[in-house]
Amino acid sequence: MAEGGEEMGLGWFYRALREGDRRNVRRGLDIITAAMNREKKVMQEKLYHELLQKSGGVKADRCKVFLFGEAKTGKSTLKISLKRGPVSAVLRRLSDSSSAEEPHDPTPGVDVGTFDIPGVGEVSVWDFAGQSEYAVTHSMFMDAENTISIVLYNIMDDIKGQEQQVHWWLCFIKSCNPNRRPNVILVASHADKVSLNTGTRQAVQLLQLMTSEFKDQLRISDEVFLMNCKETRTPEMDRLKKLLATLKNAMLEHQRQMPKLCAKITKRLSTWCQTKCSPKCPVLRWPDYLDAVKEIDPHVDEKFLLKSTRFLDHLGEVIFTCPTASDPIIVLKPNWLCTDVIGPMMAPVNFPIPRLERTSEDYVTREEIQRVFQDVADVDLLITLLQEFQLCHSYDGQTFIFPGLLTQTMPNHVWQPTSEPKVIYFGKQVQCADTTDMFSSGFFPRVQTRLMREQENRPLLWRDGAKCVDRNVEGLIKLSPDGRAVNICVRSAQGDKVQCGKMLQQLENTIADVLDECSPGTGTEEKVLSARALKEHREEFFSYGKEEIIKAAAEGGTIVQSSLGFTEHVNDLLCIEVETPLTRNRPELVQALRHVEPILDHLQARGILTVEECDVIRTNTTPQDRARALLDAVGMKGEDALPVFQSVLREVDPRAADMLMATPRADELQDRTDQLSRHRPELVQALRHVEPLLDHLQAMEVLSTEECDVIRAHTTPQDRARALLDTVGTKGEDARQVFKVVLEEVNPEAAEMLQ
Ligand SMILES: Nc1nc2c(ncn2[C@@H]2O[C@H](COP(=O)(O)OP(=O)(O)OP(=O)(O)O)[C@@H](O)[C@H]2O)c(=O)[nH]1
Repeated sequence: MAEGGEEMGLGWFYRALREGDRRNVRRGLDIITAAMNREKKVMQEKLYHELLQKSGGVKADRCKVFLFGEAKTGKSTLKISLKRGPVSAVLRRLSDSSSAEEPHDPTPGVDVGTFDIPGVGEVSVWDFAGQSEYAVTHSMFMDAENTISIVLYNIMDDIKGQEQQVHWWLCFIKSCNPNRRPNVILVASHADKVSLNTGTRQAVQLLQLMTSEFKDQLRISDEVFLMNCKETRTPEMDRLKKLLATLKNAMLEHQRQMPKLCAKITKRLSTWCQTKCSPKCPVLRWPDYLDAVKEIDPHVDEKFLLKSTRFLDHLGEVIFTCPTASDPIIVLKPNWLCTDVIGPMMAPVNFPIPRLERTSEDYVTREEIQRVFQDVADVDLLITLLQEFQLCHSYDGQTFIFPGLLTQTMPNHVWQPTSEPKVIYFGKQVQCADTTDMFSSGFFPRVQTRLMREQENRPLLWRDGAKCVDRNVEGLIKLSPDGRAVNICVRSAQGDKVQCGKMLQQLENTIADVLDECSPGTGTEEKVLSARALKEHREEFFSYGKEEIIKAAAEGGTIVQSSLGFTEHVNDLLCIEVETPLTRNRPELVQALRHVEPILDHLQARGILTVEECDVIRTNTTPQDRARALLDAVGMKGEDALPVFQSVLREVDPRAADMLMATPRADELQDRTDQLSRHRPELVQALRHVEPLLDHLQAMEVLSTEECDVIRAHTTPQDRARALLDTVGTKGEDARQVFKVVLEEVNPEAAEMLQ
């Protein structure tokens, strides 16, 4: 890396960083990046050749079909009809059993099975129970890679009900599938119970409505299906099969080849269930699984096996999960977990199978788990597994809290006003951003499990809320009645703002992490709760948008609560002071921006400001007022407008551009260095691939090889990101500066969060 004697070591690079010597910083980065890239290319080539030699690939001829819909819409019936071969279809028709009413046999949990559908080929069908109780665990299996989802509704239900049901399932699918447009087919059942014209008209309308609403998120087929799900030999069923076959082929065409190893593992799964596992629990931990695979290939590469197993999970052959705190787990028979375990665990009252009974405190005892599962599972192993899947938690190993089973709502008396004169309140709200957004049903129970694991003091939990206490601060997480917002409030009777800030940040982190794990496709908007409304213990939560706060902070710091009609100060709403490039040097910028005219022209041309907005700015009489109005207008346009504003200033008023981008004063630095923790949730989301960062940081001696290995040892991308932030956070200012520069290099989007 060094080019000459004086450049040995990295002293010159750190000096350049400290002194803001951009030229040398860039030069240093270029040298380091080139070296890393060379090394990486060689490594990748080597790995690829090794894998090719070892395994080779085959085309997979299998996809998953998910069946969704309310209870009794006909999912299991459709599945049976799809599977039925031509001979049994004819026999069934001849026996006339197709017209008889068949008793409804509800599906417990998710029924998983691989079938050959005539005309479609092999598919792994996942029949998701329609009862809301089961929705809590559905999100664990709803990753729709390599999947076609069929959403059923009963054409006999009232039209509003049909719309609501289908909308809910589509939101649910979206919430579990970020950055992907899953294939969806809408099917109306019970065609035999309505006139063809009426039914078709309704089905067409519903399809149009959903297609327009979810056009950017889901790939909903434009074919209308209205069918009697009990019948196999109908034109509708033929059309549905044809569409399934087309979608399946299109998907397989784009699919990577399946490593040959996967095919070999698949063949061994049922034998392993008998020989490698406890007879009642078809589950293997990573080391045992690795040993089993080594019988197929003694030299198997662990990283490659990890990828291959993930592939098998996507095909629905196994369930593969990487818990944060332990070895990965492989469930060799998905149906065992989805039906035999989850079926009784989440069964609603009056479901015709044994179910877990709870004590009056909503606990489940070990004896009760023993009673229900003794025939289907090794109870100790099962309990470990349920805890690994974060479905329950126990403080004493005897009583278990399953947040997804909680029935009691939060009583009012647990969060009451206090007469302490110094009490302060702060709060945030995470709200669903769009009508197509919802928190997946597994989200809130998972938040509660995490609180039980992470909080030092035992939290109190209810179906719709949780309360935590830490030192002199109390925290409350409350789900809104419509389930579309989570409110987080903290308060300190002693007025301890710092501790309030810590707890608020911690709770926000938990919520962001769980969202990423269980509801990654949900678009959310973050708001700040009115502190005064919190203090007054109003029934509802009142909030302010981010832009509102920034604007108020820039304009003297007061903000009006429009619904309640009172005014409060921005600094009373936030545990930390808000600061943006627009507010940091506002007085200087107002002086510098004497001629706003050319700036307005550019901003208008680049679509940041409208003609009307420019006119409003122009109506101000003094140059300072015009400058203020301009800064406010840009501030209101959100984060994306800022870089455009910066580049416009760079062109027409470089001095003002410098001011806008000026580094903060020394006394502000302390606050700014805390950015790693302040922006932690966003950074954890953004730093999906820490590998290139680690390479650079190691090369620059910010992190040691051991530190990088410890970070790499974490199993999920989020945990690796968290470990990286924690490690960098413990280093000095130099290290943080290098981190920022490296981030700008390899992940500019994440770097912007630190601006
Ligand atoms: N007439 C008529 N009956 C149907 C049709 N589809 C389903 N059924 C009947 O409706 C009832 C419920 O069907 P299932 O297939 O068990 O419903 P499901 O959606 O799987 O229900 P869950 O497993 O509880 O979520 C059964 O009695 C079926 O025979 C249809 O298209 N026409």
